[in-house]
Amino acid sequence: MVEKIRNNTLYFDGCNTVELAERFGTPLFVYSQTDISKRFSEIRKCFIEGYPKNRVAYAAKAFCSLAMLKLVEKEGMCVDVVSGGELYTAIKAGFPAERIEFNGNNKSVEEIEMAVDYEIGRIIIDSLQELDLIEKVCIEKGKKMDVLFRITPGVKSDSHDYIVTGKKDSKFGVPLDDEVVLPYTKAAIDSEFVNFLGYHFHVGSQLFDNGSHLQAIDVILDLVRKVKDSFGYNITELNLGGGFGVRYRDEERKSFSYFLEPMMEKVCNAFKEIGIEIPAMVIEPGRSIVAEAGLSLYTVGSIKDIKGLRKYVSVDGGMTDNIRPALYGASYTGIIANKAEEPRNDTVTICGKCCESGDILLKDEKIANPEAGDIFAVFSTGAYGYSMSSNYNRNTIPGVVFLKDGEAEWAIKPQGFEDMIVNDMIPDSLK
Ligand SMILES: Cc1ncc(COP(=O)(O)O)c(C=O)c1O
Ligand SMILES: N[C@@H](CCCC[NH3+])C(=O)O
Repeated sequence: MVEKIRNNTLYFDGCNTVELAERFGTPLFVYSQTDISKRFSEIRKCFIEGYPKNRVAYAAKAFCSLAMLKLVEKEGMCVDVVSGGELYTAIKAGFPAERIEFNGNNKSVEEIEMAVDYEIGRIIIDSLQELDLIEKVCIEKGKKMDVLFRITPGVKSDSHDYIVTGKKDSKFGVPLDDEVVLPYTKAAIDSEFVNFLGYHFHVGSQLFDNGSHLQAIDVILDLVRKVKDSFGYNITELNLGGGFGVRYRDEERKSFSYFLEPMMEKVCNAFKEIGIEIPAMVIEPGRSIVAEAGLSLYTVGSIKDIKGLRKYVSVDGGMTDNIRPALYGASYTGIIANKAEEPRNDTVTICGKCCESGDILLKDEKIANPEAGDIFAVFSTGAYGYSMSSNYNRNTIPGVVFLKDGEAEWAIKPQGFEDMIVNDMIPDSLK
């Protein structure tokens, strides 16, 4: 645990969070580098040590910035990007291009050109048109690209409907019907312009049961056998996506090994039985790397006690920096950072400052007696918080500070009003 309570104050990665709020301002995201590195070490132990061909491609969508991707790079990991913007950030962070892998269900020609120009490591093809597009770009540029196909394994996962991706009715992946996936695979195997390595799946996010991953492995292994039998072709790489659940409130987080060890065992056994070399295995964890490493700090403002109904405690951020409660009904927990040891006997609803009744961060949370000026900390906001933030109501996007063993430094400066309007134009017709 990187959070500690000392002298009635919340500390995070050795830093006094109340001092952080004073020094850097609120709202503010702070990230523990120690926690992020610890997650990578956990994965390294059960997935890389003993399997030197395996790779971890951090899913940048969970939180993407120069500092974050620099840290991922220094940890020796790969990165999974899903847009030209994430790819650009990775390159600017100094990521070696061969360690960048490109996912996404509707990559534009420009994005594919960018990937080919930079000579990134892999493109994970998501649709039937994409192979043609990549081939065209490779022909034009005289290059060859390593590719995998993302398949839709047709398995159900137990998570919010918006973040389940492996079921057949999904915008992601190539459908598994033999008459679709096999000719498509053959086209890639025969292509002079791509080097077909294997398959990818991603069953969903925030999962606590390894069942859907294991079912998807069975599906993909079936495909590996069919490809061997039909075309005499040996698959050399499988990508198992991400999806490993984290603790927001009181969920019991499962270890990486709970998910990864049985998957490795299944794959190793099957490849031995098929008679081909164990493939390189890749995972794409996002949330499980950064969620618990992130903390949001807010300043308490107006407090409205509606007698017999509810006490609303407003903070200086909200759905613009954390859309997850409004979008998925996601539940978080938090404390008053400057009253960390005081009894939590007030039940309040922490709301944001947007003109939206649904702008609620925490509902009916027990906290210490709140007063204007208190610093409220929300835990586990490191994934899909900053990365999904918006300028709704023209609120500016908060800054991000990286922490390590008591030291704190800017990782992203807060957006200012001028940054926000920098691309606004007044058309001549209005002058
Ligand atoms: C293809 C792919 N890989 C990886 C991830 C990361 O998932 P998570 O953040 O749940 O680990 C996602 C998002 O769900 C995804 O769509
Ligand atoms: N944004 C989602 C996860 C998206 C998963 C991407 N495939 C969340 O906050 O939970």
